[in-house]
Amino acid sequence: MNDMKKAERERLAGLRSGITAEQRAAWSEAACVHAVRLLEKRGVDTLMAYVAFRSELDTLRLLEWGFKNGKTVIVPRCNPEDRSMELYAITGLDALIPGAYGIMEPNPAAAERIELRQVLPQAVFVPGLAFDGAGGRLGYGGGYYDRFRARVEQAAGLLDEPVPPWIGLGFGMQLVESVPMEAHDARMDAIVTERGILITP
Ligand SMILES: Nc1nc2c(c(=O)[nH]1)N(C=O)[C@@H](CNc1ccc(C(=O)N[C@@H](CCC(=O)O)C(=O)O)cc1)CN2
Ligand SMILES: Nc1ncnc2c1ncn2[C@@H]1O[C@H](COP(=O)(O)OP(=O)(O)OP(=O)(O)O)[C@@H](O)[C@H]1O
Repeated sequence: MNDMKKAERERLAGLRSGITAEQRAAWSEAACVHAVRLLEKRGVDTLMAYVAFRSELDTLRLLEWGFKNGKTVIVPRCNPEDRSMELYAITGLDALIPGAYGIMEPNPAAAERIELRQVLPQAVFVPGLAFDGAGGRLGYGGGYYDRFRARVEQAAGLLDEPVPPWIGLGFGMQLVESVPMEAHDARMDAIVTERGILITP
């Protein structure tokens, strides 16, 4: 299984890094428009999103929509020691600094720490190398979002709130026939690409 995942990671990372900067910008903007439409339809006012690194789909337009419309925009900060993520609310991109793996992450000195048992995001945008039609996802292999999912489920139970939708965000070319999945892998409830919104079964 690990070899299968590793080979798929390399293949998809290669494919994604082949997208030109112009194409990436256009597809990212189109996908963010679909993502905003989904949030507006659901009346979301607290969202969590990643900040793109390497050749990931750029969430800039989504974050900006949140800032402009008074949404609580939550961005994770990862801790490689235990592969956990801490959450921070930010009100602008100036609160970001390079963190682990070179990912732009909230500067703890410039952002507000969010505890899940106080504020649960109403939608979680998840990065990935590949997704499939059944909500399968292939990440970089840290297990960050799978571990985080367990914490969200626990907090949702405590707060008596629904578990927020897990929304994969990626390019259409990252949609594959089938992603190798294991029992601990959290499934996406929806996948958003430049082509539109795919609600998974
Ligand atoms: N923008 C963004 N933020 C994110 C994620 C993400 O995928 N995208 N993550 C999603 O979980 C977490 C970070 N996960 C990461 C896991 C591994 C590597 C990494 O560099 N891995 C090496 C291979 C390591 C090895 O196998 O030895 C590599 O890819 O070269 C980077 C980030 C949290 N934040
Ligand atoms: N809930 C969890 N608790 C503890 N360990 C976990 C959990 N979920 C996954 N792991 C471990 O994390 C490692 C990586 O998992 P996996 O290959 O599914 O990562 P990924 O989903 O591709 O990564 P990421 O979410 O960081 O992009 C595996 O060794 C797995 O056992």
